[in-house]
Amino acid sequence: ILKRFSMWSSRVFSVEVDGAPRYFGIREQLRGEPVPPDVFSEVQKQDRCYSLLVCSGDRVTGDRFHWELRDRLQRQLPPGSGLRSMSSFIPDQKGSLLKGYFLQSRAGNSSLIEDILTDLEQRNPVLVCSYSQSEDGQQWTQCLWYQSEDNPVRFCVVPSETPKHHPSVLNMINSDVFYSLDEACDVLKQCGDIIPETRSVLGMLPSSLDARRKPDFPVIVIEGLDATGKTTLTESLRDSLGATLLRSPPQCLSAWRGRFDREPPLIRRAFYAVGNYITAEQINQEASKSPVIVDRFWHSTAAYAIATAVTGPVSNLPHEGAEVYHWPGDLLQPSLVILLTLDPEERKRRLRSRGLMKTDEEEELDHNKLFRTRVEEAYRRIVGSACIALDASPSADLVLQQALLLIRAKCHL
Ligand SMILES: Nc1ncnc2c1ncn2[C@@H]1O[C@H](COP(=O)(O)OP(=O)(O)O)[C@@H](O)[C@H]1O
Ligand SMILES: Nc1ccn([C@H]2C[C@H](O)[C@@H](COP(=O)(O)OP(=O)(O)O)O2)c(=O)n1
Repeated sequence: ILKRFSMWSSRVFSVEVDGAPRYFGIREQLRGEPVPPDVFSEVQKQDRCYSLLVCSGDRVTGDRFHWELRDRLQRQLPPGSGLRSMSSFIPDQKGSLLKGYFLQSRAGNSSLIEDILTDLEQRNPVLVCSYSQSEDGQQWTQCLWYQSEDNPVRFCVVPSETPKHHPSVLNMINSDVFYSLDEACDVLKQCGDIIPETRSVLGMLPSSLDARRKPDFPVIVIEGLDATGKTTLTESLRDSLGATLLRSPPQCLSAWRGRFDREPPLIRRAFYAVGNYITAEQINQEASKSPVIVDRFWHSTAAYAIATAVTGPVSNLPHEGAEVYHWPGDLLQPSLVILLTLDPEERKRRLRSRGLMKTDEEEELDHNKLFRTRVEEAYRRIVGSACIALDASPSADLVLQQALLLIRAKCHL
């Protein structure tokens, strides 16, 4: 575990405070005046703080353990304890990201929390550190938990400048967003023993998949946040154009979708990625006979994954043109992608009129403006297929007319 945590003093630690990352570093000795990083600014005098980082060698078991650990800690920690997401990484070093939690215990709860952490550390691939405050409250130090209290190696906690890239960006490719069917299948295959449904999902993949074959008829994807009017528009376009209507994830996966929505991002996004490849095969079959309309496709999978992995303001997203926005080389590219945009209040009104939130992420869209703006911006940054924004606020019929004009202009239908 310590090997994975090597180069201590080159690591940055990130703790989520109010939906955005706050950073600090550690140094073997203090240079200059102590300045406690703002992560500790709200910590009371008698409080104790701990960090708990998952250091598993296997990413599927590590991600699942990290995912389940939050509920476990929330159940076990005494009331009033603080629990925040945390990560540690070496700036710009891919593969250096470790995910975990930052705990803050009220005075008097420390022994209970320390029993929980000792038990966790003895039986799981986790690295636990504890933080102590100097008498004057100005200086914090960090030490490894497993060391005996009598000779702990203490590191001075120091403020860290904001790294160029959000820590999640280091780990995104083929973990949050998948760029080949093989990569997505590899993750699901590793889950076969723990999630039996993965065998059924993989069984839905055709034996031979030529997702890149150029379709005979135009393929138009309709994208947008929940309740922007995708279902209404796609069904009207199907009728107006005599087209086939498909969706992603495809109908054949609907029985298992709820099961994978409960999994950590690594497994969940692999599920949606495989869904896109199955939809791509269905598109190939149908587009030899008629135009095809698709309700959500790779834009949704990538945009929601990127916007979920990154926290804080839009500026934390990977920069425009970054590799993470590129279309997978083995996935069919549509003729046209129409992104429905809608004022947030109108979208909420339509959502209320229709009801039924589908996934936690859709719920998140409504009470987390930061998340919503990250999703919308990630949609716009995806390159590969011409993606044209269409204002979805007019009446359903007017939106349909506008969409038909776009399709006729771009797809010569
Ligand atoms: N252009 C529109 N103007 C007003 N209401 C609309 C419009 N398009 C759809 N709606 C209504 O808004 C709600 C959400 O539409 P829906 O097509 O289900 O969105 P999505 O598929 O994007 O979640 C539904 O009640 C639908 O009848
Ligand atoms: N191709 C897709 C489709 C949906 N998703 C995810 C992203 C969001 O969490 C949800 C949105 O799907 P949902 O069916 O709830 O949204 P709509 O009701 O169709 O607007 O699913 C995805 O990752 N990839």
